[in-house]
Amino acid sequence: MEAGGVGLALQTRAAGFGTGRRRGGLQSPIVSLRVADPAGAAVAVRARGSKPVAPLRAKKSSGGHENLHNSVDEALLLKRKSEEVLFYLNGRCIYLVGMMGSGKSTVGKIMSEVLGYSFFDRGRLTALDYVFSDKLVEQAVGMPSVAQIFKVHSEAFFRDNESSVLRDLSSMRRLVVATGGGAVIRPVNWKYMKKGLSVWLDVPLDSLARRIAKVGTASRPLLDQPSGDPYTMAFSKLSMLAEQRGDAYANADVRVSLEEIASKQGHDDVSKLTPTDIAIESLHKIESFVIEHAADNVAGDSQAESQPQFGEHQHWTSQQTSWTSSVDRRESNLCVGGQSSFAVCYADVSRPSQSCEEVTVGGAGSADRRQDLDHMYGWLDGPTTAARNMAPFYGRLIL
Ligand SMILES: Nc1ncnc2c1ncn2[C@@H]1O[C@H](COP(=O)(O)OP(=O)(O)O)[C@@H](O)[C@H]1O
Ligand SMILES: O=C(O)C1=C[C@@H](OP(=O)(O)O)[C@@H](O)[C@H](O)C1
Repeated sequence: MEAGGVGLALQTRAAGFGTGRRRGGLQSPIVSLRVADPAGAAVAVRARGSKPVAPLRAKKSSGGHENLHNSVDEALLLKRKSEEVLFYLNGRCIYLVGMMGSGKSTVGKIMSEVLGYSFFDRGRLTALDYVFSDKLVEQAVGMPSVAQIFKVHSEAFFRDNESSVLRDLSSMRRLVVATGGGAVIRPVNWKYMKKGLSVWLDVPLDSLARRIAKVGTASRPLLDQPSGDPYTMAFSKLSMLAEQRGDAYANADVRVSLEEIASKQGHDDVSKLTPTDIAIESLHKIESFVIEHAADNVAGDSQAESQPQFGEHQHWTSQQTSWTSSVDRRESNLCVGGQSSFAVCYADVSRPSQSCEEVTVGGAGSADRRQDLDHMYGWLDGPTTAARNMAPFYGRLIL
């Protein structure tokens, strides 16, 4: 049974704007990315003349996972792929699933950052780059670690709360969620995760055991053993869990096999792969999946950006200067009835993600359409001049 609402204090603030289904109509997000070139010097890779932001950690390869990517080429490939995928994703969340240590958090962070996905943690009043469902369970329960939740309560209690967290997340958009390794075992969690796209990071048990032996098992109660060789103990427990979980991971929309990537790249060992390699492959697979299932998405995708139900639909970009008059022109449409929403989104040049304010005009719960309109005009005029470090990014009006 699921725990009754854990009261996640979360709210997505960055709405998705990749709404056009035609490529020509899409405004690429303004995001910049800093990487290190092979010699280790910082290089700013920028799209559309935006200012550089904090560098992604990047070191020249020495075989360790701390190398997010091996080269500028790899970072550029990641960036380019993310821009393409953003278009197809249409604001849908990405759920990473896989065994403990498969790299869900590490790869999730990269994907979230490069896609410009983020969420606003109202409890802490901060925007975070990605969502780690274990962390949200800890917050919801009010305990500092998953290990402690298992110890003081039980695994079942943890699983109930994990389901509640996934349920709450399933109504949000533009998130990359690194789930806990066991999230796949409850069918109800799939109902939640299927609102977005799920990606299984399929990593050989031997590599998982090596990674976990390296960092220790204290934070992973299912692997924590009082004695014995850490690699052997982790390997044996992970093998057991993999067997118990059977095909649960294969429910994911997309499988990213590290063995396959390594073989494509001519490596005999998955340990040569950087998290960026894995993120790029994940984005490739997501893109193929979405293209392949495009017809289903139009019909039944509850997380895709809603298309206008009636009237017209238009995007405004920062390059266009006539947007306010366009809005005025449409005021009569607003009075005809139905719900209209306007969102203005700003690329905060001090960080890679965007922030967004959304105003709904005349929707359910709206007492005064006129007041809504005034609010909307306030947003049109206000933030461009008010917020110094925010560059106008994107506007949208659906009538
Ligand atoms: N591609 C990789 N190569 C080597 N080590 C990795 C790789 N990805 C992640 N790691 C390391 O493995 C450990 C587990 O990764 P993590 O992202 O926390 O996995 P998960 O969230 O799936 O449990 C971490 O110490 C991380 O630094
Ligand atoms: O596989 C599992 O059952 C678990 C995986 C852990 O998350 P990670 O996959 O991030 O280690 C955490 O949710 C909990 O310890 C249970």
